[in-house]
Amino acid sequence: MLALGKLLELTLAGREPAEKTQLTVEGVRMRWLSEGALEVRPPEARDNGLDLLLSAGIHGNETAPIELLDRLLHDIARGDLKPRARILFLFGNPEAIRKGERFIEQDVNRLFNGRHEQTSGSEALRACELERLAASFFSLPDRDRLHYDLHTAIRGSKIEQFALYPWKEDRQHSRQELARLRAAGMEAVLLQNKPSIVFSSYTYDKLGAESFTLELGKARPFGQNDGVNVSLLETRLKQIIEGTEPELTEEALNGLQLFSVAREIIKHSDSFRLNLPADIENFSELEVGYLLAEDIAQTRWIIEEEGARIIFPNPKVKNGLRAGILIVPTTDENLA
Ligand SMILES: O=C(O)CCC(=O)N[C@@H](CCC(=O)O)C(=O)O
Ligand SMILES: [Zn+2]
Repeated sequence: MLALGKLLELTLAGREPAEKTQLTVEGVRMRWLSEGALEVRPPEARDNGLDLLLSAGIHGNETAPIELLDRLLHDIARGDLKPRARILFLFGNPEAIRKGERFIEQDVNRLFNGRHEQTSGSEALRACELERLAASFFSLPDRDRLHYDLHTAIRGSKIEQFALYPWKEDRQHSRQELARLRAAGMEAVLLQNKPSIVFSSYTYDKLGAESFTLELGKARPFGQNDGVNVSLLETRLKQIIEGTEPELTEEALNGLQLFSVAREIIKHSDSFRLNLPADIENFSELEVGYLLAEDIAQTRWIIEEEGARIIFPNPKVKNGLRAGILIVPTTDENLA
């Protein structure tokens, strides 16, 4: 296998490759751009006009998605997977991946869309670099742009695999992309309704890509991901990469549960208290009238929405950040 196929090994060792560019026997060019960043380019005659950004390890302890990208890269480097798409592989936070931690000082996935400029440290620099790499990758005109930012969650979930679809004013969420996600094994999609500071929101909002955060199961250390079944996603990604995706029909959306954000729970101070059991699962339902959280100055978060569910509850986030999302079921009537 070509050495550049071992991007994960290089990243874990903190090493630069001796050769920055390599060609597979199929004429696929692999180019190392920076730590944890590798571009794959098919021969011109095979290029189908899709630019695909695949990122993982934005949180260093979320290893199943990193292992998935590693397998795809190995297959490309061996010539077993023959890309027609141009691809950028990114391992988001190399230092945190090496330590097996979500982050070192700051959550990289709260530093996009300009946030990294308001702070300092290695993770702010990395967020800036990831923006630059993504912007340069998605700078070619007249091409389709798709970004999947792959994650696993801190806790178990009543809905194991789901996507978060960013929001931008005057831009509609795409039915076609939702059908593609359904085919890739996603059981639910959360349609965002305001701007955000996560990576997928940056590529959606600023770079015009169809972008998603994908949650694939519960976060575990390297080698312990048997419980995270990514087979449908892996098959779909291979088809997208090789340009062999079966056509998607309207029915492909069947069974996909849609949610919208009712409220983001923001932790304002050290007095913040979240009234949920430590082992509560994502998508747990909360009854109307339930006192979900309390914070400084008698702030109280009481459930008002019928059918409300909680995802990503986390009272340990830094002040000013999201400590959970309250979501409610929605319909597909506003999709393009
Ligand atoms: O399990 C958790 O609490 C967090 C899992 C995770 O890392 N999720 C992403 C979602 C990003 C988005 O909002 O699109 C995150 O919190 O960064
Ligand atoms: Zn994550």
